[in-house]
Parts: sequence; C-alpha cells; structure tokens
Amino acid sequence: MKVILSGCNGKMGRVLVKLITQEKDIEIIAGIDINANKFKNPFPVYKNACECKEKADVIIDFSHHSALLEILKYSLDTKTPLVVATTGLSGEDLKNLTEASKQIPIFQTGNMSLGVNVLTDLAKKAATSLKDFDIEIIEKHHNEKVDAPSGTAYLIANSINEAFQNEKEFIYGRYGRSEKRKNKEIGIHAIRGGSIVGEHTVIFAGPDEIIEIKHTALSKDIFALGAIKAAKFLKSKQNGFYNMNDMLK
Ligand SMILES: NC(=O)C1=CN([C@@H]2O[C@H](COP(=O)(O)OP(=O)(O)OC[C@H]3O[C@@H](n4cnc5c(N)ncnc54)[C@H](OP(=O)(O)O)[C@@H]3O)[C@@H](O)[C@H]2O)C=CC1
Ligand SMILES: O=C(O)C1=N[C@H](C(=O)O)C[C@H](O)C1
Repeated sequence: MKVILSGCNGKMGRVLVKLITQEKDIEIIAGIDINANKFKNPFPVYKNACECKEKADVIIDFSHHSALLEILKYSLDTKTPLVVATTGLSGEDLKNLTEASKQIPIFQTGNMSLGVNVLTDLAKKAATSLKDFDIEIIEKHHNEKVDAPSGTAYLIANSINEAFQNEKEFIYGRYGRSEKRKNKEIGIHAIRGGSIVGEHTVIFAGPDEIIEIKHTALSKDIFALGAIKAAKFLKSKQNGFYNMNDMLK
C-alpha cells in the first residue's frame, strides 16, 4: 500500500516514518510538510499538497488544521482516500469532510488508540446510568500542543452528550466569583506541560460518590499504529465518513 504522509516532519510524522519503515506491505511515497527540509527522508517532501506529484492508495494526515483544505482538495482531485488524525478542526472543517466523503472514503478521529475508544464507550454507558451526576473532563498534554481542548476531549464529550440527546453545554475551564455549576454543563479542562503524551479523565461526581474513568497514553506509537490500521481499513472502502467505531466493529 502506497501512502502520502502529511505532517511527515512533525512529532507524529517521525513516529509514522519509523513504524512504516518496519512494515512490509506499506510504504511512504511522498510527504507534505511546511518544514519540508527539516529531516532527510527517503521520499520527496512538498511544502503544500498542491505541489505533490505522486498518487497514493491513502493519505494520512497528522499536521495542522490550517492545512486541511489543501489536503482535502488534493484528495478530491486525485480521488485518494484520506485518514484525518489532525485535531483542532472547526465545525466548518467537519462539514467539509462530511461533504467530501460523498466523493471519497474519509476516516476521521481525534484519537487513534484502542483504549480511548473503549473509554469513550464506557463514559457514554456510565452517563446513561448517572443522569444527575456532574460530568467533568480533564485532559493533559505536552507543552508543544497547539490546540485546546484536545480532539479526544471533544470526542468523549460529544459521545457523552449523545446520551443526553445533545442537550448538555460544554464549559471550558472555570473562572469567576458568582456562578454555580449547572447540571446541564459538561466541564472540559486542559492542562499543558512537559512531555505528557496524553491523559484523559472523565469524572462523574454525584451526591457522596464519584466515578473516574481514565486513559493514559504512554507512547505516541499507539496513535501511529492506529493510523496505519485505519489506512489499511480505508483503502478498499466505498465513499463515506468512517471513524474508529466502524473499524473496531
Ligand atoms: N488523532 C490522533 O490520534 C492524534 C492526533 N494528533 C494530532 O496530530 C497533529 C500533529 O501532531 P504533532 O505531530 O504532535 O504536531 P507537530 O507540530 O509536531 O507536527 C505537525 C507538522 O506539520 C507541520 N505543519 C504545520 N502547518 C502545516 C501546514 N499548513 N501544511 C503542512 N504542514 C504543516 C508542522 O510544521 P511546524 O513545526 O513548522 O508547525 C509539523 O512539522 C495535531 O493536530 C495533533 O493534535 C496527535 C497525536 C494523536
Ligand atoms: O497533540 C497530541 O499529542 C495529541 N492529540 C490528540 C488530541 O488532541 O486528542 C490525541 C492524543 O491525545 C495526542
């Protein structure tokens, strides 16, 4: 399987280059990165998707949300399936991806790990039984992460909100002196520091009892391996918008 890797010179990009080199049935034929010359790669690297001359079976994107439209245009023009792992996507970005998925297969998730997707299911299940509990999500990441809250925090919050017919309101951080917490809120809090790979905790706080569900990523390899699996899954799929639930079914 031939892959174009967008964000190939970033932190996740380097992990993917390392892991794909160890696999037999997959190769990177081109990269896209605004920092095209940062590393010596055994494949050509372009600054923009529009400069890319190669044609691959799948594109994997771990770059920056501002690069999405160009990558999507390249995918549509060349009819190449697209795996989007980049976070910080806007509502408009997600609309564009959904629309484009009528013409090409698209896979998008804020977290490529198995564990977080199990946590997301558990949290939704817990929410259906703990309707009156207060729900807060805390996410922790390294100090180089540009978007907050994390894509995973949104993934978890949206999944919990489905259990409430999307009636919950997301509150980001808390500050002030005169407002009590309302039950219709889901609090989302971002911590940034050091080299934390990724930690997500969902707290269900009720009268006199608390449940916490937590996932800790110990290495970026879990995200890269998930993305490779998603690329293999997507290669032979019909047009459509896929996520981890489709792959893990
Ligand atoms: N879904 C998942 O499971 C996971 C998702 N992620 C997400 O993947 C993305 C990348 O993460 P990470 O590797 O840590 O970030 P990095 O910043 O280390 O890497 C991103 C790379 O893309 C480059 N880049 C920035 N803007 C553009 C652009 N417009 N066009 C092309 N390349 C660009 C960056 O260059 P420069 O350094 O100059 O900005 C950098 O080389 C983030 O959105 C992150 O949240 C990360 C881990 C798991
Ligand atoms: O930027 C990261 O590092 C990560 N980003 C993803 C997110 O925003 O949730 C996934 C993972 O937690 C690592």
